[in-house]
Amino acid sequence: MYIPAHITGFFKIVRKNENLKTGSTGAGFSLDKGTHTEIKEGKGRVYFNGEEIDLCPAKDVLNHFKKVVGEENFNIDVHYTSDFPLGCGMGTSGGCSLGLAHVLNNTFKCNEKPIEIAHIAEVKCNTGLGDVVAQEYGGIGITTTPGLPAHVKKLNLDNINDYYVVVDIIGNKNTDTIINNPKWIETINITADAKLEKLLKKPTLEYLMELSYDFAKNTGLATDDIIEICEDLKFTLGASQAMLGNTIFCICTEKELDDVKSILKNPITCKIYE
Ligand SMILES: Nc1ncnc2c1ncn2[C@@H]1O[C@H](COP(=O)(O)OP(=O)(O)O)[C@@H](O)[C@H]1O
Ligand SMILES: CC(C)(COP(=O)(O)O)[C@@H](O)C(=O)O
Repeated sequence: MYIPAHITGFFKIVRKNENLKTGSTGAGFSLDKGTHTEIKEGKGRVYFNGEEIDLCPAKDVLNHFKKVVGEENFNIDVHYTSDFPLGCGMGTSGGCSLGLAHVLNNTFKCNEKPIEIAHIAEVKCNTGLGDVVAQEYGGIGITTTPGLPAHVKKLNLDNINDYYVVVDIIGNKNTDTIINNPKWIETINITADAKLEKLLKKPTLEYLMELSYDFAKNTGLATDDIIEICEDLKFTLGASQAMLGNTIFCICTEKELDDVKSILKNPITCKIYE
């Protein structure tokens, strides 16, 4: 089961009593690189690109289905193959939760709602707020309501295939340290305020990138190094920091691709996944 990676450009944190209603509003897009989920007979272990890991949202999804299916029928290990690492703002943890929820729901012929189980797992583990919803919808999405039921307005561009997304992962940034910190929450929400309405009035990819870069700079989430590289990428449609990671992303045309790659250290070239 393939789930696309997802880059958030800007977002607002909305916490409610119910995990299902907790989430984020904001904008971003899914990529043609991401995470594949497979299950095999085993003992509840989780492997990520061959290495056994302790991944909270995957364990939460496993526990949910164990209760539904019955422990005696539930002897499986999870194997993820991912193009991007965890903790770099590529929505990898969301892809892991959503992929696993779909695979288990299909394999055990359950009547559960994978998107809800995966979203709740991400919220409980503090690994994401809006990725699962955006990944289920794909494309370029503006999420107008936090959590579920989902309200996503998709940007359907005729020329979407003309664009490349180039990603450069510089390092880790754990989501939980930011989305639980009252100071960060305040700064993020003040900076995100009004951006959603502005984008809904002028829903273009270029404007999404402009608002995202403004968000990255004005929240203080982007480091000086990242800002400097984004400035060097000003000749493209736009560049910013992937939320919430120490990662740069840039949208460019084929003609600009070589120049973009020459500026970045480890460029990974993707397309937007519809
Ligand atoms: N080797 C690893 N590297 C990074 N994160 C890991 C690793 N193993 C487990 N994790 C867990 O993966 C989760 C990553 O979540 P998050 O920062 O939201 O990442 P993402 O941006 O991929 O969604 C954290 O809960 C972290 O503890
Ligand atoms: C930005 C973030 C809160 C975290 O994203 P990640 O670090 O990729 O888990 C995301 O879930 C969102 O709500 O848009």
